[in-house]
Amino acid sequence: TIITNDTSILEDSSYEYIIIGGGTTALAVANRLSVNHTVLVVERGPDLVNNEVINDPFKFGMASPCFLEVDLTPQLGPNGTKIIQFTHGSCLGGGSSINSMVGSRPTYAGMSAVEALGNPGWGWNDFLPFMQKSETFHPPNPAQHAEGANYLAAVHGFKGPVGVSFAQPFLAPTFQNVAKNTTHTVFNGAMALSPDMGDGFSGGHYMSYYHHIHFNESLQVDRRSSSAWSYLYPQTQQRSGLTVLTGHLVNTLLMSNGTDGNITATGVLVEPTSGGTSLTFNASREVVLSAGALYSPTILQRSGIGNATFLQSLGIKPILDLPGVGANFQDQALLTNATFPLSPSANMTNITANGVTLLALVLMHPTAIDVLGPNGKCQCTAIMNSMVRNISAEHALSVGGVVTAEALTTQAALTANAYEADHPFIELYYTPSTTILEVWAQAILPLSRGTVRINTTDPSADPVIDAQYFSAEVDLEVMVAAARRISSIAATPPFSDLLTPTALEESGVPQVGATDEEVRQWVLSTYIPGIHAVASNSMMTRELGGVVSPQLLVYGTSNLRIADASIVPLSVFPHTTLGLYGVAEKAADMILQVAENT
Ligand SMILES: Cc1cc2nc3c(=O)[nH]c(=O)nc-3n(C[C@H](O)[C@H](O)[C@H](O)COP(=O)(O)OP(=O)(O)OC[C@H]3O[C@@H](n4cnc5c(N)ncnc54)[C@H](O)[C@@H]3O)c2cc1C
Repeated sequence: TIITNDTSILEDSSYEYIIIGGGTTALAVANRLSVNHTVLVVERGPDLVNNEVINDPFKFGMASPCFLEVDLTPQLGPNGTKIIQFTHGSCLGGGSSINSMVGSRPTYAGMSAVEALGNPGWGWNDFLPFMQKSETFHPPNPAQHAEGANYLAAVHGFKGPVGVSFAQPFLAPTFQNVAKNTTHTVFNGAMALSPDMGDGFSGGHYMSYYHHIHFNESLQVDRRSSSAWSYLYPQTQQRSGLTVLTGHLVNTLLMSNGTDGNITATGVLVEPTSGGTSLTFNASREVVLSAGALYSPTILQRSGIGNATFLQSLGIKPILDLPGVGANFQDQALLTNATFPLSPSANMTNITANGVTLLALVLMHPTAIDVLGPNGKCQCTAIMNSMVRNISAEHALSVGGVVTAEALTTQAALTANAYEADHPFIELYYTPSTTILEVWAQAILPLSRGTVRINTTDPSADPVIDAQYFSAEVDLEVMVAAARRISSIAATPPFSDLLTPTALEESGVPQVGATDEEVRQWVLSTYIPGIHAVASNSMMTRELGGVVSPQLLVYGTSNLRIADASIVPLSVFPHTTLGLYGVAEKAADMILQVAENT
């Protein structure tokens, strides 16, 4: 494999495939295609192969040249609006090089909803083999198993490039038990210990979960299983047909009119990220757009693919009128500001494993009944109907980022169906640290829809991102319910026994008996982006505002595909990465099938 930021050493300007972006999904697609084909990957960021902040999983969250932030447009806040930042990864491996490595997969109910948006072949049973293909799962060792880590061999892969494991050593045994016993009490025993959170079955469970980490036998340490370390760097993954150009960004696509009436992508216009002369590279077979949910729509828009009226307002000649480009954007709001001081008498060593810890050790996936119902009982169908299913057309349009009211009402009905099939309603996770314990909460299936748009044709400019958190009222109510569960956890033994007596008051988290309005204000003042951006080029029917077909082809083109988080039409991947490797493997499989027949 050639990895370089120097175009002068490249012998070719023509490749069979060009992949835009060198991030999570991109490198997996590149790896599979380059076994028998020539492939060029163009990545805007650097190659940080030896950067220990990236490689050492225990350094996640620390600053590295891969870690970038962009201000969102003002979002709903406690007294109007507030400014919050969206983080993203820009280097080889993209988000997988800086993320928190929390492993979780979509559910059966979630993938049924994706399939019902006009995507045959994307249900759970069809999708599972691709997630398995990407993975080498490391079963828990006997000590981990004794602490509650478990797995079902039938749903895992054992030969793929991405190492997935429970952390070694399995951290904080005392804390594992505290989390499990507290969960049992707070949810009145309704939540079961899951045999495996990746088995596709829906919510109502909790478990110590796995990370995108693998244990490196020769170094005898945990390493981050980023996309780069899984699919690109290892000796076994070297490919003579693969060229990876870093430090260069794709400005626009090169296109021509195909004989079949569709647009043909013929290559890309590229420029050095630091500025300089533009170059063109040609693709004889396909162009694959994998610049992520924030940037893939911007490349389409600069190239004349998007809402024609909007493009004209920027002086861009529309090539394809696809109003869904940059619309339907979703992110899960996240509550992280629930940090509780540890009591000095708590056994720190057992809780924090000597201060070395990873984000979230026990993950809970309560269902709507678990969250909304006092004592685990509620009129959930009635609540779902009034909150989600009966969203009015007027309200749907006022929500903002959708192309038509029907696009949102259809997605709302599928969301309600999924909840009724016990899809997780929220995710809660316990995280220990040296002096505090944290409980985080995130919405999983938001109804709010935002937009990603360019406001200039300058390719180095950040996009204008409006996530529109809580523009659908139901999303705020879900987070209020989640915040109430955080308060209960902090007040319930054995979790509360580990805290200082005034921990809940000091934390600022609403008291157990707080009014709805008090909890709402706390949510609005403390929420941040969940950084699980999806759906800005949704895979769904063109009528609903879809951008790609189930084959991931951009509508109206014959060989321009998108493979990244932007195609996932609903936030059904509680954490995106493991599902995105499945998307990458499926995309590569579909592309190679076409190549075999031509
Ligand atoms: C801080 C953080 C924590 C997270 N934690 C978790 C977690 O714990 N678990 C989990 O599953 N997920 C997590 N995620 C989410 C997950 O990492 C992302 O959803 C995922 O990496 C997105 O993959 P992608 O392939 O769509 O895009 P990316 O991995 O973002 O790749 C896109 C690439 O395209 C490049 N690019 C952009 N524009 C251009 C251009 N014009 N030309 C060339 N290249 C371009 C970018 O530099 C980037 O490298 C987290 C994300 C972040 C940022």
